[in-house]
Formats: sequence, C-alpha cells, structure tokens
Amino acid sequence: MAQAEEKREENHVLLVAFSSQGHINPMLRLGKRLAARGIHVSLATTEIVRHRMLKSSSAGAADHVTGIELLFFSDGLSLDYDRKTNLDVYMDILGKHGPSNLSALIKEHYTSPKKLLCLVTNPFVPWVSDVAVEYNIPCAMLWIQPCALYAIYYRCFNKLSAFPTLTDPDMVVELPGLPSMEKEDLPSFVLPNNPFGSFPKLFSELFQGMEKFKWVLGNSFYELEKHVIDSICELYPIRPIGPLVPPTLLGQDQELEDASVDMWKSDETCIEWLTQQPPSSVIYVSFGSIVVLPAKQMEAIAMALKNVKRPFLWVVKPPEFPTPDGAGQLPSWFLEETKDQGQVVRWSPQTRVLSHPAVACFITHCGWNSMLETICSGIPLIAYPQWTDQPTNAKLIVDVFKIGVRIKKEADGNISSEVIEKCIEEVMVGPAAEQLRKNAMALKAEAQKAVAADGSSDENIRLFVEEITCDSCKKDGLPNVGNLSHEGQDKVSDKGV
Ligand SMILES: O=c1ccn([C@@H]2O[C@H](COP(=O)(O)OP(=O)(O)O)[C@@H](O)[C@H]2O)c(=O)[nH]1
Ligand SMILES: O=C(/C=C/c1ccccc1)O[C@@H]1O[C@H](CO)[C@@H](O)[C@H](O)[C@H]1O
Repeated sequence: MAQAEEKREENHVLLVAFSSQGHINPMLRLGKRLAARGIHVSLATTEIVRHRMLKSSSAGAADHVTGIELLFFSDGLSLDYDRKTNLDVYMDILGKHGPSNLSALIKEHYTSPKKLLCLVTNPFVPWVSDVAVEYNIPCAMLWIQPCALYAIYYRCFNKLSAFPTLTDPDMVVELPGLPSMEKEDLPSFVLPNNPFGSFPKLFSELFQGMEKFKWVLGNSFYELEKHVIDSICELYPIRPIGPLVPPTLLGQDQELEDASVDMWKSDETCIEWLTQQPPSSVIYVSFGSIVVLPAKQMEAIAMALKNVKRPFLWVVKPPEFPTPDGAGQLPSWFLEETKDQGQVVRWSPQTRVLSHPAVACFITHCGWNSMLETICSGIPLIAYPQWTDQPTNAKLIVDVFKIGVRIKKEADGNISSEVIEKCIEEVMVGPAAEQLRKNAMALKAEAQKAVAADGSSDENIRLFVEEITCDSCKKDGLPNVGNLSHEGQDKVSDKGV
C-alpha cells in the first residue's frame, strides 16, 4: 500500500471534471497524452458518473479507463436528483459541497498532496483552483469549448467590450479575431434574457480570477482558430492542444486505445445498417446528450427527413425525466412512414458513425465535441444550435470554418420543415456543397497535422509537460506563456505575462 501511494504521488497529475460525458472525455484524452509522456494520471469527478457508467455497461466496476484511475466524490445531491431541470440549484450545491469533498478525496488518496505536479480542471468546476491553493499545487484549466468562447467570455466578464443589455438587446458585438456577432451568434450565457443565473456568476468569478491558473489549455488547434487565439494572447493566453477526439479519427495508429467513458449504451446495429447504404448518402441527426427539442421542432425535422427521401440515421435519446407535451419524442406517424428510409436509435456510437463512408452530413446542436468529431471526419454540418456555446459554434461553422449551413428560425422561434429541406440540399447537392466538402476535408487534414509528432498541439503538450515537471519552474512559479509553437505569441514569453 505504501508503495502504491508513493507511486501515485510521483510524477502525478490529477484531472478534475464536471459530470457530463462531453466534459470528461476530452479530459481523459488529455490524460492519455500526458501518460504517453510518462506522467501518472487520475481523474476525479462526481458520483453520478460512476452510477451512469455502471448502468450503461455490464462491467461491475468503474475504476479505470485505459490506465487512468477514476476517483469519485459527492456533489452533495442524491443520485436520483434531476440536475438538468434544476440547473441553478445543482451548480450552487456543487459549488458549495464540491471543494470540501474534493479536498477530502485528495487527503484520502494522497499522503503528500503537495507532491502532485498539477491539478487540471475544467470550466464548470472552477473552484478546483481553490483546492489547489489549499495544497499548494499548481493549477491548469482545460477549456473544453472553442478558443473563441474563451476569448468572448474573457472580454465579457472582465468588461473589456460591449455586450447586449436589457436596454440594447440587439447590439452587434465586435471583437478582435472574430466576425461581427449578432445576438443569435452569442453564447446564451452572455445575453440579458439568459434564464440560468448560475453561469454568469460562475464565469464572472472564473474570468476575473484567472491568475489562479498557471496554464490554460484549449480543446482546439491553432490552425483552426489562429486569429482569435492570437487576439487573446496578450490578455490571458490559451494553448490549443486538441482536437481531443478518439485516435481513430485522427489517422493515428488504429491500435491506439481511446480514453473515454460511455454514460449511455450505444446501439451498434446502426453501423451494420450504414454499411448497406450508398457512399455519402446518409443524413446523420443528433442533438447530443442534454438537449431535448420541443414537439413542434421534432415534427419539423421529421417532416423534412421524410420529404427529402434520403437515408437518415436519427438519434432520439429518451429524456431521463418526464418532459412537457411530447418534447423529445418522435411524432406518432414517423416510424411507420419512414421504415424503409432510415433508422432511429436511442444513442449511437457517434464517432464511428461520423467516420463511416456512408455518412454525407450531420444535423447537429453544435456541441463542441460533436463539432470536433465532425471536423476530424471531414464532412459538412447543418447547424441547429440551442444554448450555451452552441450559437457561437454555429457562427464559426458557417462564417469562419466554412464547413456548413445554419437552420434559420422563423420570427416566432420555430423552424419550418421547408427551411431544413433547403439546408439538406445545400450541403448535399451542387457546387456550393462541393466547396463545403473540400473545406471540411482540408480542416480534417489540418487537425491530423496538429496532433501528429511536432504538430502545433503536440508541441504545446510537450511544453506543458516540460513545465509541470521542471523543478526550477515549480519553485519559481511560471510565467503564463502562450502557444510557443508559432510566432504570434513569442513576444508574450519575452514579457513573462
Ligand atoms: O448518440 C450519440 C450522441 C452523442 N454522442 C457523443 O456525446 C458527445 C456529445 O458532446 P457534445 O459536446 O457534442 O454535446 P453535449 O451532449 O455535451 O451537449 C460527443 O462526444 C458525441 O460523440 C454519442 O456518443 N452518441
Ligand atoms: O455537457 C454539457 C453539460 C451541461 C450541463 C448538464 C447538466 C447540468 C449543467 C450543465 O454541456 C455541453 O458541453 C460541451 C463542452 O463544453 C458544449 O460544447 C455543449 O454545447 C454543451 O451542451
């Protein structure tokens, strides 16, 4: 036991993630890249994750993911509490109980916590940096959305730029390194009508106290977001180290195992079905793990899929708790009327679906993990964003990455099936569609280059490992330098911001 503990503390990094699959998996993949450079890695998250992992698989334990040890602490709520519907209460209780429960976990598992090289946290659990201070351990943040979102929030919550207000809700926002943004392009948490008070509070504290983080790493790559990454480098730099997606999507060794957790059991039969479809023919539709679409919007999508008469694969994840009037459910006529045209599953093996040659395009809510997986698969997107970062991600897809189109809402906030049908034709037929596919393939190649040996992301990981393991850096404290793998940020390291 004493020997195991000694090993755990030697060259060890502890990752701490919020409980959602889209937050844990990029952290685990970062862990895998650190482990490949000789670092011992554990990941701590809340008990609800262990519960979901055990429910989704036949395995009797949830203690390791490809060499990364998993540790769990309580968020202060019972396992059957509906966290999604009571978001503000959840974030509040997590913020109150998380720090002491994580601190107790560290005490229990590490005899000398001070020896930990670093704690790495993500944005929804920013209080991890206070636990790091308690134990005198350096702290890094893995930013799990586009670097654009990091720059927007940094400027908004430090009041460096003007954003919409109740008196001027329609103002256009102009920020360095980004296109002009209207209110429908901005993250929902910065808008005056955002109903979730916990997030502006959390982000204000986070972005006004960034000095607690010695490093900010980003799940993105320099070549994808260079203008906005350069634009923030003199304020508080972010070092892109992604895309943190399965190795198979990055053209890496097919034998390399992915580091990820599955909170829902995926239906593998859709892969057999895809294999029977013509190349580049299938419309893949999914809105991720959290979004539940109102019945009217489900109806519009169903009608559009039926009318375009193309094969489709639609993920309809049953809501975990009861929803109002048919939200998240298929219209009653749909399965019968499209039975020879497509498949509906409750949860798909998404990364295998996106890289399948039969898939032509993806109608998506624009969660950042889904977007990165699509970029790495080289296919175009149809954006239907809902909340948080998704509207801005949609703006990036259309106006910056130029790999897709966006479903425009009607004045009453609904969508029409005709508009969806038009979007499908736009990404599948004609010269504009061909250009989108070309752009998507070019970004896929850039993503592979970034993570390959000596690529921009690989170099940033190397630098991070060098800095967390370097004794004199630990003692003297590190300057917060940006991405040193390209010229734009060299001046930052000279100044030692
Ligand atoms: O049927 C599905 C739908 C989604 N995902 C995975 O769930 C994650 C969703 O993360 P994202 O950030 O896109 O959205 P969120 O679900 O967090 O809103 C991605 O890694 C997807 O590959 C999946 O495996 N199967
Ligand atoms: O994964 C989430 C979690 C949101 C959540 C769930 C329950 C209670 C509070 C919050 O959000 C997704 O994260 C992705 C990465 O940050 C992001 O790109 C997606 O848009 C979010 O849906």
